[in-house]
Amino acid sequence: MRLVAEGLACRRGARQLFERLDFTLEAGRALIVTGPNGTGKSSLLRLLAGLAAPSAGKVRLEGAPEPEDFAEEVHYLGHLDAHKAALSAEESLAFWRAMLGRPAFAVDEALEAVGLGGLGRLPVAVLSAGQKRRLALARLLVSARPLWLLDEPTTALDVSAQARFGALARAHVEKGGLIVAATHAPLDFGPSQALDLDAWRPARPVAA
Ligand SMILES: Nc1ncnc2c1ncn2[C@@H]1O[C@H](COP(=O)(O)OP(=O)(O)OP(=O)(O)O)[C@@H](O)[C@H]1O
Repeated sequence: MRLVAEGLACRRGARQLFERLDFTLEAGRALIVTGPNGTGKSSLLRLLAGLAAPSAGKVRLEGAPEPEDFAEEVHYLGHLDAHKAALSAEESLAFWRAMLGRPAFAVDEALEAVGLGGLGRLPVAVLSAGQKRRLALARLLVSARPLWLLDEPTTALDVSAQARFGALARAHVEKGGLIVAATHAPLDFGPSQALDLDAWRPARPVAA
């Protein structure tokens, strides 16, 4: 499997954020996307996830069973954690495990893996910011999907949780998974390539 972006451009309002962006990401590798605030890292992830349309260019996941609709192959982790506050951590994760299909880690295993073992009965509402983020990351583990699109995945994580998640991400890549991660912090996800989105800023961001 490989993720291919060809001639991608992204417009937000009157501004062209980036254009003519090409890259290929092979299975078993991570793409680490950097760039100053507002360069379009989150926007790029949303394009790759199919949540927004590019103003030009195409994205495809070669080798996916349904190349025209690869949403089933993707985990998208945005800034919001996508867990209902009234559910317990384990109920929320069980919901996502059933909803997303292709079950992988059991709920208890996933909670343990992100360092939330013993906290599964707590309502999501009372979890700390870092614990909520850990729970969001546990969602990646309960359903097997090859492409992880991660927007600042280590936000709010303490040093040990960052190390734990780094190990989980490297395991995913070692098994032939793909990761695209936008970040301001260094990430060690194993074999990686870098994309500095600032280099793809158009010469004239606003059309005359
Ligand atoms: N719905 C929208 N309408 C107009 N402009 C938008 C919209 N969403 C985002 N933008 C603008 O697009 C630009 C890129 O935003 P984006 O969130 O993709 O940047 P980023 O590189 O992820 O930034 P950060 O490092 O701060 O997270 C910003 O200038 C933002 O204000």
